[in-house]
Amino acid sequence: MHFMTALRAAWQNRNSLLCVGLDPYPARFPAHLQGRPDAILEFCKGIVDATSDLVCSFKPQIAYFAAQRAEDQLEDLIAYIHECHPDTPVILDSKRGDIGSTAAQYAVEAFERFGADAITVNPYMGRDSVEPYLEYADKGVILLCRTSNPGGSDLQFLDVGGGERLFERVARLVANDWNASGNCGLVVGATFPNEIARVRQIVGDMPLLVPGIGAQGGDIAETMQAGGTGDGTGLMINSSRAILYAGQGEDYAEAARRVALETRDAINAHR
Ligand SMILES: O=c1ccn([C@@H]2O[C@H](COP(=O)(O)O)[C@@H](O)[C@H]2O)c(=O)[nH]1
Repeated sequence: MHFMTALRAAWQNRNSLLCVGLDPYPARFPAHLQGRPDAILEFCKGIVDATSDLVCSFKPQIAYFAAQRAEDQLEDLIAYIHECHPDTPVILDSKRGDIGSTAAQYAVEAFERFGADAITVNPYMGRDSVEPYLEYADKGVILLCRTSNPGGSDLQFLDVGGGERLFERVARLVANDWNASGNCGLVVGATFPNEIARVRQIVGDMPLLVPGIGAQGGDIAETMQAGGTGDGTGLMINSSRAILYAGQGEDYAEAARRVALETRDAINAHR
């Protein structure tokens, strides 16, 4: 199924714009999982099972798996989500960016090895570096536009001519040129609601992946006001640490569910 079709169905059927980020960091795992060779997979499965009915997507961040030599557990986790929670799109957050021939390998890695439904990609090497992902027309390609970190302004705010800023150019390029198959989205941080509103103006109803609520302190009401579409969708609002590490004990998954539920409801209160 096309990523956008699956995402729209999840927005509707789950009544949720929440994306739970899967950033497993073993030092923060509960004691009963510490030291197990499959700790990362088991921790993430607990979170996924406890929250899947509350989310429109899951977003595993590849660095947390690769740093622990646990890419095999990432592969198994995505396969598990597809098998046990089949209507939940998985966005692989890997922010890849390289020349076309190498990008083609990254695309195979994301979509064929890991089985992701969508990937985050860095657009700053230009169209040919993004083409290999776009060729998977049913997969989502979510390009960095206005990132949530403070240093994002160093480059993304540069005037690229006529008062247009770099993040605005990215949004315009993606909306008007790169999105021929309708499979593009953009990353815009919740920490910058004015820029979310500006990007929304430029790209119409294109889905935005919005990290930055929860641990990074972005405001849900401002995010919704700035980025929601006319039908009350259009956003995948990501929270990772605030949900994953809501509890420290054996009941960590129930604690995660409680925070996920509160977050989903806080988002829905502004739809
Ligand atoms: O601009 C960006 C792009 C990606 N991220 C990623 O989102 C999560 C945020 O985690 P929290 O714990 O909710 O802060 C993380 O995987 C980042 O790599 C981002 O934060 N900002």
